[in-house]
Parts: sequence; structure tokens; C-alpha cells
Amino acid sequence: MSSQRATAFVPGHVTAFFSAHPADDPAVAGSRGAGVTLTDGVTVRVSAPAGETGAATGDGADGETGAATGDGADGDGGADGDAASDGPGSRTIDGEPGSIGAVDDVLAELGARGADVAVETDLPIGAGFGVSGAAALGAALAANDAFDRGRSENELVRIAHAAEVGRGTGLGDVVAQARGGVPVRLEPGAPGVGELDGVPATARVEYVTFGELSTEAVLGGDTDALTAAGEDALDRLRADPRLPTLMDAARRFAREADLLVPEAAEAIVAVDADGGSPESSGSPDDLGAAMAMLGRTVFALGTGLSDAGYDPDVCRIDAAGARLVDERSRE
Ligand SMILES: Nc1ncnc2c1ncn2[C@@H]1O[C@H](COP(=O)(O)OP(=O)(O)O)[C@@H](O)[C@H]1O
Ligand SMILES: CC(C)(COP(=O)(O)O)[C@@H](O)C(=O)O
Repeated sequence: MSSQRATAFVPGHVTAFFSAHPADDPAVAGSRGAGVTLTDGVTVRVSAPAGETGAATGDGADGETGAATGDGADGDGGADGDAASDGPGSRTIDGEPGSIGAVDDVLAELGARGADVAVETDLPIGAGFGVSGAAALGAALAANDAFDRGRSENELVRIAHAAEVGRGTGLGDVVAQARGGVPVRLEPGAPGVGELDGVPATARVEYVTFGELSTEAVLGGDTDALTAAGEDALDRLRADPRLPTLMDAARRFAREADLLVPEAAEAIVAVDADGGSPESSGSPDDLGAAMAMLGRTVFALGTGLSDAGYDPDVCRIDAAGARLVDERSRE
């Protein structure tokens, strides 16, 4: 018995600092770094057309990490129906027609292009919350369930990671979002290649967005300076895996990597002046603000942005990571 519809929730992920590690093999490519996952995230609903679920056990098995390059059509060996043969199903983002490249690549890899896919999020897209990675991972989890593809969690994370890296829209968001909490990416790459740790902590998160920053443009440019700064920041956090050190390393990274945009710099100073930083006399729960990579976005742990007079969105660090949610119907 296979399900026809499935829904997944994937937390947003704000990168505090990172180093870029490109590679030809998308499972090997990725980033080192650290960030926070958010209770605000992306919900992906996948509906399989009738008769297109199950039995595609060999689907794409020879190319699990090739989602970004291939269209998956030659791997669609489903015995009882090929979702790709009838062309793509509907794609919406917050109810409007629209698609995210990494999502399309995930669906192709799973032989699920015929699915109707609805991506819903309160987070802004392209502003440093890893929405594209979250949508890709949510599509992988939900399509696997709706089409009864029988892939494991690690396999689905690998497929979403490969799609995201292949599209140039992220390097480390997917593995972080799969984990939840405060992920520390010790080694780059998909499950089986990369290595994760975490800062064991929770906090209130505030954020304000001033606009988008193209991840493709930054990753496609010279990343030597940001990678050197990111490696330094990771060394500092490994020596002291606590939230104040994460935020301090994030602020220094943005300056050293020359990524700090003026609106973010202004907000970080305003939060600091108001007492919301560990160097000043504010509450110990206020850990100041930093810029979200890669977006014109500032995030604070505690109440620093609201104390400084901004009107932030508020959520918390997500404890669970990407997951299916139980609102599906079964036949
Ligand atoms: N309304 C939209 N605004 C920005 N990007 C969009 C939108 N709809 C789809 N996209 C796609 O979503 C992806 C955003 O990727 P990225 O810049 O990495 O953002 P994020 O930080 O949210 O992951 C791009 O591939 C872009 O083409
Ligand atoms: C910083 C970034 C390379 C991009 O993040 P975003 O713009 O949110 O997709 C991220 O994927 C990472 O590896 O840390």
C-alpha cells in the first residue's frame, strides 16, 4: 500500500560563517562552517498522480548523486508507470506558479517529475535562509513517501545535496537542515562523505531582511578570502563550541570575507550599542546580531533586534531537523 500524498517540513538554515569546497563529485562538494536551523522553514506538499507510485526500486540507482546534471529520465525504470513520461506536474511557491531548480532535479532523480509540488514558506527566498536547499530536501522526503520509492534518509539527503550543489544555490544548507539544532559542518559533503557536529544549545532567534544576495554569484566568484576567513572561524568555534563564540566568529567572518552589506553592518552596530552583545553589559541571553550568509539579512540570538527598535520576525532554533509531517491520506 503506498501513499499518494506526503508533506515534509524542513527548517530554514542561517549560515553564520562558511568555507567553500567545490568538487566535481556533488557528494564530495560542500562547505565547512556553522549556523542555526530555524523553527521557521519550508513545507513541501507532494501529490503523486494516480498509478505512479511504488515499484521503482531501481530508479536512478546508478546515479544517486547525479541529480544536478542528469534529468533522471534514463533512470526512470518504474515498472508500473513513469512519472516523467507525462511531463512535469504543477509547481507552486506560496500558491503562485513557480519552481526552484534544485527541486526539479530532485524530482527527476526520484522519477517523480509528474508530481504536483507545492512549496510554502514564510521565509524570504534568496535572502540567506537556505530556502532552496530546504525545498529540495522537503521534495526528496515527500516524493519518496508519496511515490513509495523506498530510499533511506541518507540517500534522500544525498540527492537533495547534489541537486543544491549542482544548481550553485548552496553548499552546506541541506546537510545542516537534515540535522537541525546548531549544525557545525566539520567536513564538507553529503552523508557518508561529510562530517557534522553541533553546538548543544537553544535560543530565541530574531531576523530582519533587507533584500536578496545571489548565492550563485558569490559562489561563482573568487572564494579564497572567504574560505580562509571561514576556516579561522571554524577553528575558533571548535575550540569553544558555544553560541557566543558562534556569533562572535560570524561577525568577524562577515568583515574578513568582505561580505558585510551596509544595512547589516548598521543593524549589528545598533544591537551592540543597545547592549545585545556579549562584549557589552546586556542580558547574558542576548548574544548580539550577525549577518546571514548569503543574504541581506541580520539575525540575532535573544532580543537584540527588537530591543534596538527593529520589527523582527521571531522564531527559535529548530530541535528536530527535516521530517515528514503527518497530514497525508493513504489508500
Ligand atoms: N521568488 C523568488 N525569489 C528568489 N529566488 C527564487 C524565487 N523563486 C524561485 N527562486 C529560485 O530559488 C533559488 C534561491 O536560491 P538561493 O539564492 O540560494 O536562496 P536561499 O538562500 O533562499 O536558498 C534560486 O535558484 C532561484 O532561481
Ligand atoms: C552560505 C551558503 C553557501 C549559501 O546559503 P544560502 O544563500 O542560504 O543558500 C550555504 O549553503 C553554506 O554552505 O553555508
